[in-house]
Amino acid sequence: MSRHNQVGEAISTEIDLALFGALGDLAQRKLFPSLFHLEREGLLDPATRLLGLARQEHDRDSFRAQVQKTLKTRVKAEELDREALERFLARLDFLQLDFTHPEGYAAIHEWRQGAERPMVVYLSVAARIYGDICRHLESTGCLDDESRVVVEKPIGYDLASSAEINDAIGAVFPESRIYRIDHYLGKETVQNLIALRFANPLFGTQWNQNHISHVEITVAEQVGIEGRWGYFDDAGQLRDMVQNHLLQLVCLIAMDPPANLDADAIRDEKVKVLKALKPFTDDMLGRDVVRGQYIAGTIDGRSVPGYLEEEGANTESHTESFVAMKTGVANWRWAGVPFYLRTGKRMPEKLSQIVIHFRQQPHYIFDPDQRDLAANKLVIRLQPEEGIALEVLTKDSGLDKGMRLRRGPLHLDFNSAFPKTRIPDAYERLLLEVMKGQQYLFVRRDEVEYAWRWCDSLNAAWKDRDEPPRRYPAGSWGPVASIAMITQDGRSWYEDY
Ligand SMILES: NC(=O)C1=CN([C@@H]2O[C@H](COP(=O)(O)OP(=O)(O)OC[C@H]3O[C@@H](n4cnc5c(N)ncnc54)[C@H](OP(=O)(O)O)[C@@H]3O)[C@@H](O)[C@H]2O)C=CC1
Ligand SMILES: O=C1O[C@H](COP(=O)(O)O)[C@@H](O)[C@H](O)[C@H]1O
Repeated sequence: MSRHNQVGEAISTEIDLALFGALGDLAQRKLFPSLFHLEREGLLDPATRLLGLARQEHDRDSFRAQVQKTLKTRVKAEELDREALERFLARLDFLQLDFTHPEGYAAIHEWRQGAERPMVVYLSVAARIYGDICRHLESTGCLDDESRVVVEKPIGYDLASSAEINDAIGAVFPESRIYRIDHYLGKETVQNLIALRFANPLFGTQWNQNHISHVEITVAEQVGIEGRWGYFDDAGQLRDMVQNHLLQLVCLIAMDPPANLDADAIRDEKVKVLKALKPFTDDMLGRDVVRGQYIAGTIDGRSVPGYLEEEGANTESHTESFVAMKTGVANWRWAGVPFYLRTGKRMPEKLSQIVIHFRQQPHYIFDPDQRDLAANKLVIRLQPEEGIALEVLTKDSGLDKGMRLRRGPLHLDFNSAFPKTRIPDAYERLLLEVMKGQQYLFVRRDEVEYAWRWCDSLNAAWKDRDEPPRRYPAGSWGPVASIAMITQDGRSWYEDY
């Protein structure tokens, strides 16, 4: 079966998918439901096969039963189409394996016997064992010149550890067959950033420091640690969210137009942004960066524990669950334009949005009291309700209003504008792109490494200071210092939509 690439050319999607970590959290919560949706939408090639690998004991039937159970809880009942489910389960096979030992990999080789389609190896396991798995696959002859590997974030803990992991993967797979996931790149509205910026001349001409005063990115999560204390407490919100998702958003906002939609054309431009990010120094800490950790509070009327009371918690931990910062991209396009970023767990709502604040008119002729109102804002809502709103100023209606201004949105709500289209989960799109062998939504090694270099500068400055994070109650928008950080510049976090 063939599909199309991003410029409409036909492309085959027939693969064998070997999913390492098939019984883990990500595989069960995201990957199998996404693969099922691809099945339901007729996007899985009829010949494609799926092999689950895990160390728990299962045979093919009990694994299929486990996946069916997962789908029942993760897919809406009306979408769990019976025929699609049967087709999907029939594709599944299972192998019990300890990934870190080469014994047992011969069974993968056997599974592949005679198959002519490419094998895609998805590593849904901790990054520290990526190298072992790649080596064992190679030494047991499971790979060929078409095999691809998909790896999850975070790759490493800092630049040095990420280089080690990337070296280990790169010793087996060439960069052109490594697919590094950042699931934000698969989100519909994140993709729309590329369309919005590069298909609309209106924005193309305004997208620089002459017309934009500042940029705001908020990625607020309502969830806490969700049983992932062991992982999260080593990482913290900077490594978990900023190093990857928020920096990818910064790249898509700040990059220059790529020459075309090829993976490397896009990634070359993103790397230029990452290289131009202002590094952090000690004197910026108190002023431009705020770290926070949640204490017990209330979300949607429900009491929730503090970070240090979560399951498995270490009561001494100074790990941040919130971070806000002011940074910038030091180049001609963005000179003098602050980028304010904030992200945290246990905030009042799940909300990811980018706000582009345009500059005011050079000469203002309306009511002096309304001067602060008089600037356009472009609000790009990534989740939960995907949409784009452009705030414009019009005359307030009524005979007695004179030339008073009124602010209102030109609003594109994706769900109501395109009501018949289901907005797919990010993983559906990313899995489909891997099947097609298209890399433009995946992160190249140098992107990961420049992002780490920048985060490492901040972590080093934090380490020197050795200050505990500021507390914020669960259900609030973070420490008050994060509000002060932006108000000291005469601005505020955007709240309307
Ligand atoms: N979960 C999430 O929401 C997200 C996860 N990620 C990334 O995805 C990857 C997977 O994460 P997640 O699913 O949460 O992790 P889990 O620990 O839930 O899943 C990993 C699975 O791999 C198995 N495994 C680990 N080591 C071995 C081994 N030596 N041999 C055989 N099986 C092994 C584990 O088995 P066992 O249970 O027996 O230990 C487990 O089932 C990680 O890289 C993570 O950083 C990225 C973004 C979000
Ligand atoms: O990668 C991760 O992302 C999730 C947030 O993803 P979203 O799609 O729900 O916005 C985050 O909760 C998790 O800690 C992190 O590892």
